[in-house]
Amino acid sequence: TPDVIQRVEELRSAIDDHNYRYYVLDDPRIPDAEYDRLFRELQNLERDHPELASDNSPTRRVGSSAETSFEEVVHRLPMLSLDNAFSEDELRDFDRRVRERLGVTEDIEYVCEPKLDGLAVSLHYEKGQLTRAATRGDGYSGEDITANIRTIPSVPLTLRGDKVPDLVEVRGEVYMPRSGFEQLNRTLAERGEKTFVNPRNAAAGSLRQKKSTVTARRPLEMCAYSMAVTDESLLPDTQWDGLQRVKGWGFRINPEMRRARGVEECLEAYNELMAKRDELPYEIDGIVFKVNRLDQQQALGFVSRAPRWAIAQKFPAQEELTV
Ligand SMILES: Cc1ccc2cc(C(N)=O)cc(O)c2n1
Repeated sequence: TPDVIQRVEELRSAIDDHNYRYYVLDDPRIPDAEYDRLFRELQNLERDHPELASDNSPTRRVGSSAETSFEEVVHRLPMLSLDNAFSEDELRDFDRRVRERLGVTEDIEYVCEPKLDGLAVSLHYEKGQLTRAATRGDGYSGEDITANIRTIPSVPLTLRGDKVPDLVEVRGEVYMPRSGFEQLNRTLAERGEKTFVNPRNAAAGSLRQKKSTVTARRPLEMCAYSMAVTDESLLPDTQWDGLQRVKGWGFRINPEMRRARGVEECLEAYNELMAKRDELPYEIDGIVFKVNRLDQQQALGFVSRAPRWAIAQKFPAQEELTV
């Protein structure tokens, strides 16, 4: 009946909105008890009206005990890895090569962001609905982990806002914050189960669970780091603008993200981030610098396996804590 359909749609959008405020903005507007009541009302309506079921309903975040098979997914654009710089001089060489290739002498503007120690994923949205999620794999093809990705609260099931392209791919890093990692290992140890060596392995293992109900109980988060659209006219002019648009669609963008003009400001960003590394609630293993203007990225292109327009500068490896 139309009023049930309307109520279900109202509940889905209200719950998505509260989910976004709680997990992405960290600014909930209603008490948990009120959220739970809305959630239960929607679950009851969907149970009583199975014809209204939708993969993108927020009730799907609890996952299902049905075992998922990880189909192979070929990436439309390869998910390439990043070249590494291990010293200031290597970063200066990168910047010099960029300016030489572009034939410019003035400072290049870069976007700087922490290199999260998680795993890269690619999400496809069609008409604003999440339709497919895949791991990076070997860069050319990965595994379909859509069912597991749906359970991550900071991953939007439906893009927010009204100017949403018909088809858009958002890429980002799925990671497990330190506190969630330590709590998970305590729980696993109490059950006599094998613990994870580090948050990256814990995130990878949690995304590869065959039952998404297990993934749903793992403290996973995601930060988006790039977007791609088939309709070039929708592409923004810079990496930074692209990320602001992705933020508007309901994704978390890493709060340490900033712009830097020239390699000197990049080195300042590197030192500032390294100084606060141990205070961050998640593990990072370096900083990523990307040429900000997309026309300059296009002009620079890729070498066989990594973009010429981006580089990651790694921090010195921290002595592995034996767990
Ligand atoms: C192009 C590219 C590839 C891998 C990346 C990985 C991260 C990361 N680990 O946070 C961030 C980025 O902006 C990346 N960007």
